[in-house]
Amino acid sequence: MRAAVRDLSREVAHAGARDPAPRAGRRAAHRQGALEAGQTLLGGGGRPGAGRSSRGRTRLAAAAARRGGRCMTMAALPVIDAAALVAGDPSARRALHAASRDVGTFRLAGMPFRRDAVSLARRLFALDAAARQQLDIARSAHFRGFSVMHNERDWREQIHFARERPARAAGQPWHRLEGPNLWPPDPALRCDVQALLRGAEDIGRLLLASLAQAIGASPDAFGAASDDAYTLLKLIRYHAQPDGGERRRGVAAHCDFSWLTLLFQDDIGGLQVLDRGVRWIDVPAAPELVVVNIGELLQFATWGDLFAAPHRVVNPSRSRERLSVPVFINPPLAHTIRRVGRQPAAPSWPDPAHIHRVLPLAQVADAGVEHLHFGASEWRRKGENIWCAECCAAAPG
Ligand SMILES: O=C(O)CCC(=O)C(=O)O
Ligand SMILES: [Fe+2]
Repeated sequence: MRAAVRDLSREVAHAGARDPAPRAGRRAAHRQGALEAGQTLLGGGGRPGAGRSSRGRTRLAAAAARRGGRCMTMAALPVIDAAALVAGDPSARRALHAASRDVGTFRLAGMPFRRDAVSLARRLFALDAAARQQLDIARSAHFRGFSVMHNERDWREQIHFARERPARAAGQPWHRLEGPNLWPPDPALRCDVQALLRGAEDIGRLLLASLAQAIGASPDAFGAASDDAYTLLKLIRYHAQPDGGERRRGVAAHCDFSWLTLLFQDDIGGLQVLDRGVRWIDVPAAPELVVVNIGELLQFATWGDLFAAPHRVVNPSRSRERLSVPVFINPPLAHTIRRVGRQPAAPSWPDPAHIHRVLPLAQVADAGVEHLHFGASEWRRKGENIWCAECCAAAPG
């Protein structure tokens, strides 16, 4: 394991992180109870027509209460101890697997650079207009740089970086996704962006290897050892809500097209995840914890055992912008994603509203679809702008 991950274990030890395993076990029981009891315990907010008969609800609520079940609250989002994962603790791996399967979102304790990520976003968005113009994504052949997104899905500004590589002369369309970044004039910013990418990749490797081991596969089943990953770093600024008007969403409900995503956020809040079709729950902004969302690629690779968490953002503030920094942990573009394990009898978790997904859920469950080429799929999403299987179905290819 690399230096950043070793540092991480020291951080966790200092932070005095608790052993997550018993906590996760209790949480899983609570969650199970809450889900089974449906709207009775959750106080509404589920799909219309999804409730059980009132006799059934009462019985299930009573059963949940007997097990100590109660409604899943924000505080119940699992917290995973990175130091225990570094140490190879099997109970931490089990907690990681349970969180990734039952919720699709968890928070990781002991990430050393959480504050740096948000302050880096602050420094980049403070660049003057001329410097920002230099970073305009329109100047990049490789989808890097600054863009203002005001469309049906996004209301925010963002800056994209990835690993610095030379552009390829010719080849597959997806080769265009790799190439040089657009860099701000201050070299310190460039160093800090690259350090953040490297550190996040170390954490990504740790999580991918731990998840693979937790499901009984080889540690490299999700390419955790790959040195050639297509890791994307996005720094985001959400506008404050306009005075008097209706609240505007920052990003609509979606899943990430990644193995998994590490998400650093400031103290404003506004991120919500969908607890398996039941209700939206707030993900509190906790300075010492980093949010991790399982992405569509792990969901595909595991036949839906690991759950790509639908999530969305509304900046709750009328006076302050919100800053966040997702790092999308991906395979190399040349990688073909193969299924791991056997096809399970996947439970169905119906969506309460439309969720933007790159892969249709039917494809995740389709035994006839054995693999997925990441570069080709990523090109379709980014290069051809087919960012949602449903919304963009009729879009020209
Ligand atoms: O800003 C956030 O908290 C989430 C951003 C996000 O989900 C995304 O860009 O994919
Ligand atoms: Fe996302």
